[in-house]
Amino acid sequence: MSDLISIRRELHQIPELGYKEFKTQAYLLEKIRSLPQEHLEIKTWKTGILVRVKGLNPKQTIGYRADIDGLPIAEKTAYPFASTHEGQMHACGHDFHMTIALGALEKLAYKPTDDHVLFIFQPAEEGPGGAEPLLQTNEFKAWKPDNIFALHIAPELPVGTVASREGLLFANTSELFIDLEGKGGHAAYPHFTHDMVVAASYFVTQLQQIVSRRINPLDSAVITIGKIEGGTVQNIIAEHARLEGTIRTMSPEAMKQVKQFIENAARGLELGHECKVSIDYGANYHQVTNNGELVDRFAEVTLDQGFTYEQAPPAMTGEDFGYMVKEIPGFMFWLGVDSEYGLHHAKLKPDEKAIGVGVQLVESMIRKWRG
Ligand SMILES: CC(=O)N[C@@H](CCC[C@H](N)C(=O)O)C(=O)O
Repeated sequence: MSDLISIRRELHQIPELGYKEFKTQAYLLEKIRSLPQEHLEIKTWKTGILVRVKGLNPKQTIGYRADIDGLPIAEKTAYPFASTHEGQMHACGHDFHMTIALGALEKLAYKPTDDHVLFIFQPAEEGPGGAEPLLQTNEFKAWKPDNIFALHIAPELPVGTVASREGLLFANTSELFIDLEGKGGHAAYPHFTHDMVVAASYFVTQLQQIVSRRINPLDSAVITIGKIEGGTVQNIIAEHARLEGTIRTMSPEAMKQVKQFIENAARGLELGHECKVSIDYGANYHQVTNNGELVDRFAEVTLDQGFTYEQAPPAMTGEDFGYMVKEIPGFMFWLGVDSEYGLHHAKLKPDEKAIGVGVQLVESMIRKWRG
């Protein structure tokens, strides 16, 4: 295996959406099976993979998780190894996450540590979520780790710098799908219709007022509408419109409040615009809460390895890894990859030098787990 840059590029070419990571799973299995098998046990779950490296004198199991899905984004990097899957891209760094996990797994396969180490290649992080259902499976429960960790690439940090923090690192998230049903008609006769393009436009701005006027300013929240759909042609008043977005909060309580305010506003919209509003919250992710002791140990390991450790601020990004650290003490850290364009951007270009840094830190952290 070992040529991690080629592996990253090959993975980059085949991004697949949640639970459709068939080529990715086959690719990863081929690489995993090319390693010395003496200490490895392999299971699959849906499009994910669990690999346990049996410890030499095990007292515990350490878990390391990498997510494997891509995003529905048309790539604009101009890489010679750009995505071959039209409209899909590894724009959140999961190609890096998988490659780093393979690199660390290779090191452990050749030289196991005392404890068991469970590598988790998890599907569907971007949606609808793979961590929560995986935790419920017998496959996972049989190898359940005592502690767990993971990384996420950070475009705004330089290569060689990592960041983390005790407590909340990533926010609570909920997807948001809103359908508006009114009454369509001729563009020249608005008074005979209930126009859902107007209602949807009004509602998008009203949602922003929930954050600025209803939520305590000391309790941060975000409501983003990323997609609006409605109408048929330019001279027909739209009978239907759909908004798609996401909610982010720093606590589960604030999430409940935001949802209640959205529902109240929806009832107002129904009255004011004579329409029917249906709300679906899709996938919800629990916040990522880092264990302080493990973060402190990771900071020491980072400095020992000659890299830079920074205190991270909490972020409004979401991660279904939050469900894992809710059950299993663990942490996540940001790995600097120095890209001009950020996460979920069609021109995201993480610096491949960060792959070596990631492998070195993940391996060192595992080997230093017992102190
Ligand atoms: C790290 C990252 O970017 N994660 C995603 C998680 C998506 C959760 C869900 N599909 C949603 O949109 O709410 C993020 O967008 O933060």
